[in-house]
Amino acid sequence: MEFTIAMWVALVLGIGPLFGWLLWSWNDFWFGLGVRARCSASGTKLPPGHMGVPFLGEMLKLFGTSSLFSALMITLTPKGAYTLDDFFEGLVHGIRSYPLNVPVTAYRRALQCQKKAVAIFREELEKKKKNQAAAKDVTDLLDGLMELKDDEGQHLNDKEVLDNIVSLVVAGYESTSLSIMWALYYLAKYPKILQKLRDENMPLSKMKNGELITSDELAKLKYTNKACFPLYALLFHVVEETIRLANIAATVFRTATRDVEYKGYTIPKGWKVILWVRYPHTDPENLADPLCFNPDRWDVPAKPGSYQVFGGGARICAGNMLARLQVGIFLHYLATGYEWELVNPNAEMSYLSHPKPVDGVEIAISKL
Ligand code: HEM
Repeated sequence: MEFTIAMWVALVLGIGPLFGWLLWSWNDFWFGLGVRARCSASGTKLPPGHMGVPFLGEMLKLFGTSSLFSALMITLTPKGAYTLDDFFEGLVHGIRSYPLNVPVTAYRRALQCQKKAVAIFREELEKKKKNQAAAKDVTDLLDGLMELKDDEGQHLNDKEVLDNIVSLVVAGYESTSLSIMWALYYLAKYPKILQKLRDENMPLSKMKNGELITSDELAKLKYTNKACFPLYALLFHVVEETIRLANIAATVFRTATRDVEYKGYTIPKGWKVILWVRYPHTDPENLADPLCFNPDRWDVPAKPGSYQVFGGGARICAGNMLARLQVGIFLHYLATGYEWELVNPNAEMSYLSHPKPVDGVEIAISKL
């Protein structure tokens, strides 16, 4: 068949936008380029392996960040050129991508990154197994998982240990660090709340006099703060309000295990259901002025079922208390030791793979 000019035009018009859409929506191509270009301009440290060829190294990272080239680049770059951080970045980037396993997609890249991350942990696992006879102490998460036994007294096999460690690091790292990033953002935007938080945390800081606060101290405050430590109530209100409004995990997935009737609709058995938790978290029926950052709203508990920031039921987030503590501890030190302001207070938002301002909340920070 001969291609006429009209056919070429139709092909370009038809495939061009499709290709553009692939790049734009799945791969965040231009965003990736922009971020990398900024990193490069601000002199980001190069990963090991690129020391001798900084420009080439940065170029490889630049292209490696976009999904279009990353499939090739991640495969071709020498061992050591990418760090575990890079693999997690790639994995998280594809976490909400369309599951299309072909070379140009973020999903494909995420799978590759997962494989490489597992390989790094596997090396560690092998090392630990060799030294197991000598060192019996459980010192880190990998040791803990290796020691763990199921109900029948069986240890996890290597694959289970590796799957668990990758899942825990993915679930526990990005979510908490994003929560902290959003807390910085909101507190910079609401200086009166920051001041209140600072005033309330200073007495603990002074009492500790440089000694580290412990998670136990904060955990105790969480359960008893109203009665015994009214000072610190706001700290956890700020944590709760940050994760509500930021909606880092905007959705929770379930499968209907039986036919379910809901508001006149039938959800058939076996269907996948996505609970869009951002909806109840910002519904004026549930909360007054829901888009306002107002930690005081937590003086009154949320309406039953309206607050699902960590999911719910048997699969509720396994790290929910840890995350709250981590953000709380971080905020305690931050508010009592530092002041900061947003470099780009009106930065635009990006929503995939997680909601965040496009500058990643750049701040100017100084000691109090
Ligand atoms: C602010 C931080 C965090 C948020 C907003 C968050 C949110 C969530 C949500 C919404 C789910 C799905 C729950 C469901 O399906 O009902 C989940 C699951 C999970 N999270 Fe988190 N999470 C956070 C921090 C953490 C941390 C720090 C860890 C561990 C170190 C962690 C480990 C997990 C695990 C293992 C699951 C899967 C639980 C299961 O399927 O049984 N998360 N998280």
